[in-house]
Amino acid sequence: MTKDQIRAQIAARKKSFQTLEKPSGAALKNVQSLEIFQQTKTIGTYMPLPDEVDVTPLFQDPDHQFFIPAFDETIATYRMAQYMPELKKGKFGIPEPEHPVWAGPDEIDLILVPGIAFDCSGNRLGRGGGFYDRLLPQYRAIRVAVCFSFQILKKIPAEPHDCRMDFLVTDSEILKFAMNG
Ligand SMILES: Nc1nc2c(c(=O)[nH]1)N(C=O)[C@@H](CNc1ccc(C(=O)N[C@@H](CCC(=O)O)C(=O)O)cc1)CN2
Ligand SMILES: Nc1ncnc2c1ncn2[C@@H]1O[C@H](COP(=O)(O)OP(=O)(O)OP(=O)(O)O)[C@@H](O)[C@H]1O
Repeated sequence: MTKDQIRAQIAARKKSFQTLEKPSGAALKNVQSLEIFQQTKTIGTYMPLPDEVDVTPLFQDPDHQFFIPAFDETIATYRMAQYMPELKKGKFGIPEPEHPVWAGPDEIDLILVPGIAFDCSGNRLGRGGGFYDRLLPQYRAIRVAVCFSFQILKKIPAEPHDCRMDFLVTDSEILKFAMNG
């Protein structure tokens, strides 16, 4: 299957769910249960689109500092910026800080990564902009994929620029891949 065929297949699977609320809560619980999550302090996360695992309850957690993607117009690339409660609509309508405070390359311990589909080797397929493939290599962080169990496929065609994941967490499972590089 091509990347576009996979995106269409996952979109069709999503249609059979009335609401993703329950599995979303279960997936988030599984993220919070990870030792690696509990032991790290600075977390890169995301402002969820309607079809993604809702990670926003995490922002109440006083034991971590959170970062979210914001588009840096000067380099036309997403970077991680400190989360703050007041956000404005950014690129693609996704909330971002109006005045981003950027994370340094060593400042983030772990990044929660959304995606359209993942496979059992840690490959990721995104929305097709290549944004996370440019975002992730900027940080020396553990990469934790977060998605619903119906988004896991046997094999995803990986290209050299595609970033591999270290962990995969869904509503029903936690997978750990051999640590990348
Ligand atoms: N929550 C979240 N934040 C994220 C991403 C993501 O996948 N999820 N991204 C991951 O890369 C980046 C944003 N990339 C995005 C790429 C496409 C679309 C999107 O809605 N595409 C529409 C077409 C919109 C258009 O062409 O104008 C679509 O897929 O139908 C949204 C975000 C950074 N932030
Ligand atoms: N690191 C990179 N440098 C330059 N171009 C890249 C890089 N990563 C991806 N691209 C380009 O971006 C486009 C989309 O890539 P791809 O389909 O792998 O995106 P994706 O991983 O699904 O999307 P996203 O990461 O935004 O969720 C491709 O044309 C690819 O060549």
